[in-house]
Amino acid sequence: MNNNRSGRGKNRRSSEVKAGAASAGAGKASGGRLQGKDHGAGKTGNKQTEVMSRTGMRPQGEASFSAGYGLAGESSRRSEMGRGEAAGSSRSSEKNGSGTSRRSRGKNSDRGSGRHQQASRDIAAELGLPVAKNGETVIDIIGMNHDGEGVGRADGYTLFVAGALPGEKVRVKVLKTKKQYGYAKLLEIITESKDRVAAPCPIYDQCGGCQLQHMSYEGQLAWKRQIVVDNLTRIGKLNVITGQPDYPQVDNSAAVMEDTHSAGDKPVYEGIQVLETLGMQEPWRYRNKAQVPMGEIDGGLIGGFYAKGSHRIVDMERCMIQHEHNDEVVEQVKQIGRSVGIRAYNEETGKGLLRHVVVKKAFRTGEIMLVLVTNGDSIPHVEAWIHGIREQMPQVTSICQNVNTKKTNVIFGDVTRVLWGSEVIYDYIGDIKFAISARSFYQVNPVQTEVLYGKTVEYAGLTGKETVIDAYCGIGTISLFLAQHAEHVYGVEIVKEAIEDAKKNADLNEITNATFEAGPSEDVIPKWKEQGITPDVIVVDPPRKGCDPRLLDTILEMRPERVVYVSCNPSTLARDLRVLEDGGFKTVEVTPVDMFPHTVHVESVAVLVRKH
Ligand SMILES: C[S@@+](CC[C@H](N)C(=O)[O-])C[C@H]1O[C@@H](n2cnc3c(N)ncnc32)[C@H](O)[C@@H]1O
Repeated sequence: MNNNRSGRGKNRRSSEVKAGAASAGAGKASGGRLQGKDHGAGKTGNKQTEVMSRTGMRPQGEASFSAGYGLAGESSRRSEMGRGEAAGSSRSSEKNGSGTSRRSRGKNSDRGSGRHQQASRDIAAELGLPVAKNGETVIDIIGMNHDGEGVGRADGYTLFVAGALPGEKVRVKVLKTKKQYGYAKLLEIITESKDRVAAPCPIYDQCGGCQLQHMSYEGQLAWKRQIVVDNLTRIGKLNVITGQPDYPQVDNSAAVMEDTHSAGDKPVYEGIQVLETLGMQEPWRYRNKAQVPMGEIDGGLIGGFYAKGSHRIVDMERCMIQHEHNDEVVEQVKQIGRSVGIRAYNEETGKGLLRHVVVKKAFRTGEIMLVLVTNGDSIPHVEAWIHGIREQMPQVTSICQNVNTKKTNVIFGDVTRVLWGSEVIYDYIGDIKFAISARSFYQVNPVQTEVLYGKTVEYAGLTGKETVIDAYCGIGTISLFLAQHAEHVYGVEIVKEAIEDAKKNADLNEITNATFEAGPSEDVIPKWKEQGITPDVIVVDPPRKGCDPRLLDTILEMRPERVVYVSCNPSTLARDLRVLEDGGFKTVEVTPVDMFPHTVHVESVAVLVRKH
């Protein structure tokens, strides 16, 4: 663990101040740590046209409240709205009484729905809202919620605006109003964020797989760190060191001050260090797995993604976050399928054969597995398919079929058979070799997985003598990493098949100091406690809902020296850290790791030590 706080230097602190400013309204976040240069696309040319097309194609979703503005928590949002704080420029914008901009009034009347407009305004007035549906207004974007939508205020009323970035002044049209918040469409960017870039992907507007391509990669990293900070302070009520000691941030200055003591002339702030997000040197083409739904246009096979908000399949040739080889294999499958007249599965009729094409690429060994998910056993012209794929893509070492005849959105069925080649492909994370089968879970960003696990091992602070428990261990990836540095590792996971894989992977690597058990962590770990297992370190990597309360109780009872918490959801991380803090642990450091560039997913790893 890096305890050298004083040595982290001014640069880091000043970037923290900048990042802090993002949520406070300046939105000029920067300073996420790139492990190399910024590969974000160049600045946009015609912003307005781009934005119009973009928002026109992206229906507004219901934003969940849990992460607020990149400022966390429903209660915090409520209280902020309760203050009726008008952080935006809407007050100074050209408004009439209804919150509709003067500039837009003529436009609205063009739409010929004067009576509806009046009705909307009447409803808004009755509810005391400063904006009405279909009204236009100018607002400042003061943050970004966890769906990647800009958050603005119109006279204290919160509006979510897809495509808008923190720090921008924008003209919007109100699409939907609720009592406490509404949704608006971005019409024009009046003042542009320095983080705005032109999304390089030509299908970004339609696809929905990425949400942040219109933001520089540096900006994304800073935003992800800020999401973690906001959750820790607002949900976890934790002291996060956000600024330089001389200039504590307004947000939690009271908390920081409480925890301050003097070291000579200089004040020393004790609290949690949230390090800069560990980003990718090359944040494109990072996914090792493609799962492509198949459809038809004019009887010809297509495959790509579901258009946003529908089950209509849009054909796609290239995905910029997918490994090129995966794109190529899918393209070959489509071409051969078309030439031999294969029909795609139709969800409505339940007819047709090919449902999904799944491709897995082992980055380190180069091996590729192709899985054809079919609605039925027999594949016409299967030999032509195998021959064509092998000829075009010699890196393919495994071709499998998975049969799924159920009317379901679940991709895989129960039966998998090998059509040609090997049953598994092999890949490495660090020095550990993994066998990956058609159904087995494997992290999709292998480069960043190594970064995440490396941080986890660093935080575990192992010397080789420790007993470690790895809760929610999946196929034992973290456990096997830890086993190289510990005396013994116990891994527990609820999915039986994953535990089978974990055992096989331990054998494959001749790792004999790891024990795996299937079952709920909250049941198995108390049982281990009864059996006298006393861990020095407990690692948890729960799903989005966080740790089961019974597991947290057991951790408090077992009193390990350290807890390392790997999290894919900052709000449940913050909630659980609060429980552990109240039970006698101290959170020391948190590092966000960017596992999914250009998406809103925020992964982080935290280390806690037991208070003596
Ligand atoms: C975020 S994944 C972590 C997997 C693994 N640590 C890795 O890095 O690949 C969470 C895992 O927890 C498992 N899980 C969910 N609920 C569980 C429970 N109550 N007890 C044990 N495992 C559980 C899931 O099946 C999943 O494999």
